[in-house]
Amino acid sequence: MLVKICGVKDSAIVDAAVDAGASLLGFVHFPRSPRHVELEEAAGLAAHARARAAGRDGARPQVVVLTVDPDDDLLARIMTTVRPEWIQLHGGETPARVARIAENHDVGLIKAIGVSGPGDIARALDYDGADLMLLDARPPKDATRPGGNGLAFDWDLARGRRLPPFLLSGGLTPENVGEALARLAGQDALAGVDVSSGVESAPGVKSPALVEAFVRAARRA
Ligand SMILES: O=C(O)c1ccccc1NCC(=O)[C@H](O)[C@H](O)COP(=O)(O)O
Repeated sequence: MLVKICGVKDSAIVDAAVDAGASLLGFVHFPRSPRHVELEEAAGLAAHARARAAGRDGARPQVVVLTVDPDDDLLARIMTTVRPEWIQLHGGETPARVARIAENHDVGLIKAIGVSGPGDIARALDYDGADLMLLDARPPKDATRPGGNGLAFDWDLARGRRLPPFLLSGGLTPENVGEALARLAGQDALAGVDVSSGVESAPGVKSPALVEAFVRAARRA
């Protein structure tokens, strides 16, 4: 079970996530987000995470850079500056665009799609180039960002469906992640969970205690 903490902005939260046993740390590179970090900051936080994990037993968390409809130049800069294990594509990237990115870069690709009905779930099967899909709630029409809105979708939409490996995301919290995972029991494609707002005290302000509680609750479930 992968546990991804998304929107990490400072070393205290890196420490909390690493110490709690998170599998993936997400750095959001999207200037309109309250979680935005410059690539140089993300590189520093990634180095900090690797050093913190090296001093501990167990697997080290992998680094994810989240970007929205990146052009080729931005992708190249992400790869050379941060050197992440994963890039998360959280915009309107088409299956062809994702496949092209996969051909050009030696990195795992997470493709996010917004879900509000059964048809959205079916789109997950179109993305052959992605290593992991991320099923998130479709953002409201007036949203200022395509993710990180603290909204859940109907988890039952993913029950019993043929799906590629995916992370469940959108509106998860330490309190509801157990129920979400219970509802999707038997869904073999479920690879893990992802959270951002649910471990924050205010938009963009993560709480070490909530990060720890989320990882614990997800692992217990
Ligand atoms: O978090 C953001 O601010 C963000 C901005 C632009 C694109 C994507 C963004 N977040 C994507 C994530 O992976 C979030 O973890 C995911 O949407 C779940 O968010 P939440 O519902 O707040 O837990």
